Amino acid sequence: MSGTKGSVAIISVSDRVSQGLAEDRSGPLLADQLSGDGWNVQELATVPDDILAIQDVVKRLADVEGVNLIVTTGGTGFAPRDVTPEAINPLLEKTAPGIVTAMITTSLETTPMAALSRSVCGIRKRSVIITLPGSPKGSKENLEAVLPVLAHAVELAKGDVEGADETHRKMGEAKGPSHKHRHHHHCHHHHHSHHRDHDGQKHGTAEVVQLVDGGITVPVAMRPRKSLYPLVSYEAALSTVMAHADTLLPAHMSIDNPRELVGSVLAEDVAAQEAVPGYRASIVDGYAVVASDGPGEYPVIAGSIAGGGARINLQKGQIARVATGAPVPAGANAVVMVENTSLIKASDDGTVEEIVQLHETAAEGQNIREIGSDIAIGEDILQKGSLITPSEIGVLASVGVTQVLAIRKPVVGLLSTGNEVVEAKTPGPIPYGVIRDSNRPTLAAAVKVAGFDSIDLGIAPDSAEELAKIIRKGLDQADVLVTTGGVSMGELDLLKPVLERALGATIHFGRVLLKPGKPTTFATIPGTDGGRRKLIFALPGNPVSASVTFYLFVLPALRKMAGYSDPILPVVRAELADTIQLDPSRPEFHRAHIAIAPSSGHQGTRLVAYSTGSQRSSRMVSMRGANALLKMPAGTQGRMEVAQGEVVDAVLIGQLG
Ligand SMILES: Nc1nc2c(c(=O)[nH]1)N[C@H]1C(S)=C(S)[C@@H](COP(=O)(O)OP(=O)(O)OC[C@H]3O[C@@H](n4cnc5c(N)ncnc54)[C@H](O)[C@@H]3O)O[C@H]1N2
Ligand code: MOO
Ligand SMILES: [Mg+2]
Repeated sequence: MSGTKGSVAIISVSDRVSQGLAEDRSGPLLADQLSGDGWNVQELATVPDDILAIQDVVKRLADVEGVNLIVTTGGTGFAPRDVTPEAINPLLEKTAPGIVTAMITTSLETTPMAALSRSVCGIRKRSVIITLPGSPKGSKENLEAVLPVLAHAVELAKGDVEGADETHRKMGEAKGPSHKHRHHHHCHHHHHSHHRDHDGQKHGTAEVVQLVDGGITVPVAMRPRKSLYPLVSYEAALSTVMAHADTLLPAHMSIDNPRELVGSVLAEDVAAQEAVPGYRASIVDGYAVVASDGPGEYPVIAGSIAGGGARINLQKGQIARVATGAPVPAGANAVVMVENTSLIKASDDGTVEEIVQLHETAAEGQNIREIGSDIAIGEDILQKGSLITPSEIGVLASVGVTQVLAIRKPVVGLLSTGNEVVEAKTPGPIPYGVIRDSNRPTLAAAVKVAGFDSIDLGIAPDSAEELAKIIRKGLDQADVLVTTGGVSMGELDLLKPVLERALGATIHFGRVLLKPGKPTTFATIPGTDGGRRKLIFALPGNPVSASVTFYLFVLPALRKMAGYSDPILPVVRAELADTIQLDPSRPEFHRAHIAIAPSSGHQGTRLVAYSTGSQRSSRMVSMRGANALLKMPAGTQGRMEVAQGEVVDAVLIGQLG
């Protein structure tokens, strides 16, 4: 064994491999990797996913053969048959979580799935035992991450079997942050350079990053220093969102419930069951006549006011008084306005018109709405896919259609997160470091203006457990969940791990190349009971970022779910009133007020965009008065600004004018 770093045994844990149904791919690869690193590969074993079988071989290798390093591959996942950690754990006399942390931290850089590792490592007798995942790629990467420290670990473990404290202390002095942590936590009799024990304050190494409730915690110093999520473009992010926003199912809605019906999209064609008008109606107040009678004096045989009454039959040479909207008597074919007549004779008591003079020659059909001339019976009055506004409700009501099938509007759950966030209405002065929740009121209002309903889920503290609980509750009630805060790189930015691990959501993107809104996160979770999948938008906490990303991503998704044929917000071209500096690295959605201005030279109007000033993501007044987001490109060396007078694309988020 001289000349090598020590002896190593590799155990492939797999039912299929041990039964000869699959080829062992990881074992031989690891053997190559280890012998390439100077290890003496003594044995390559295969065992089924069985606790006792795994324990038998490990006990033999550690207790009888005294192999320096025992490496298992497989059985560390979440599948029911994965039992390697359960087999190894009871065998370990000392655990070595630092090795596990090193492996997970490294793999997290390639895949968030690394968080699903249940790997355990430690020491039994003189043997160091590490458990690797089963896949060739995963096991290789994990081994690579710890290979540099394994020789040292083995040396320490075999050098002093009895003096456990001594070995532990030496490990504490070994290089690498994970070792420092173990040292700090467990060796209170050693002096150290951090002061948590003295002033009780949380700082230094004692802090941990809580990645999921009751699960993995990582010392703050070991948190990822690069985001695990690739930066995707705004366009790619938006199309991902739209691809996951499915149109909701239709429901019967009544015109008596405008809150539900207005803003919904019709899911059926609607035909008129009745004609409008349903009878020949007068358009003016005046006299029904026989047009061919011409000007002259005529007896007034009856009056017809709106509301009907007895049907009248008019003869040639007679006229009848009619009101606007009242039925025109049979036999009449025109109406003369009262202004074009004079009274010739009234009844003796002066109350009833008896003879009236017509001053004009009436044209046939004049001032009469024929039956069905506004809406014919059977006519298609509304098309499937059209948006219900107050006017559509008027059309439906006029023909007696009081119920329609329309697409249900998505309900949005709104949750603010952050230990520092308190209700906006909290009486002042608020404590040091505390801020008022401006995101929830803003977003609730934005949802309302867009025509949708929201559910208030309150404020969640930065605790994985609490977040998971409130998000679960929110998902029970809402179609779309919108949270703000906790999505960036802080140690209490827990949304992403909670969504992925505690809730089993799929994160489709966790960062967008965008200003504001870089850490915008979008996830989906399958619906329960055959329901539709739910959308989760974890928006950044900065108030402007939350608001802007609501318009850029959440609103188009809501509109698509509601069945809008054109869910993306409209883009107009506007001329800059001011020169705008470009961000050097990210495309920016610059808040602006677009005004309609007269166009010089030729007829018409032009749109002029006025910047709202400093665009910092915390500065909510940069949203005040803004009806548009100007799409500014990232700056380049040759172009760091867009000059006044240039024309840019602008996403409309409010009313023009
Ligand atoms: N090291 C890095 N730090 C930050 C990065 C980065 O890439 N690397 N990104 C920055 C960007 S960009 C943004 S945007 C923010 C996003 O932060 P989080 O989503 O994690 O949000 P929090 O940390 O919880 O809060 C940020 C900020 O917003 C305030 N806030 C939170 N909730 C509310 C609310 N409901 N109403 C009003 N204000 C709220 C909070 O107090 C913070 O001031 O991260 C940067 N950091
Ligand atoms: O992208 Mo953050 O949203 O700058 O503020
Ligand atoms: Mg943060």
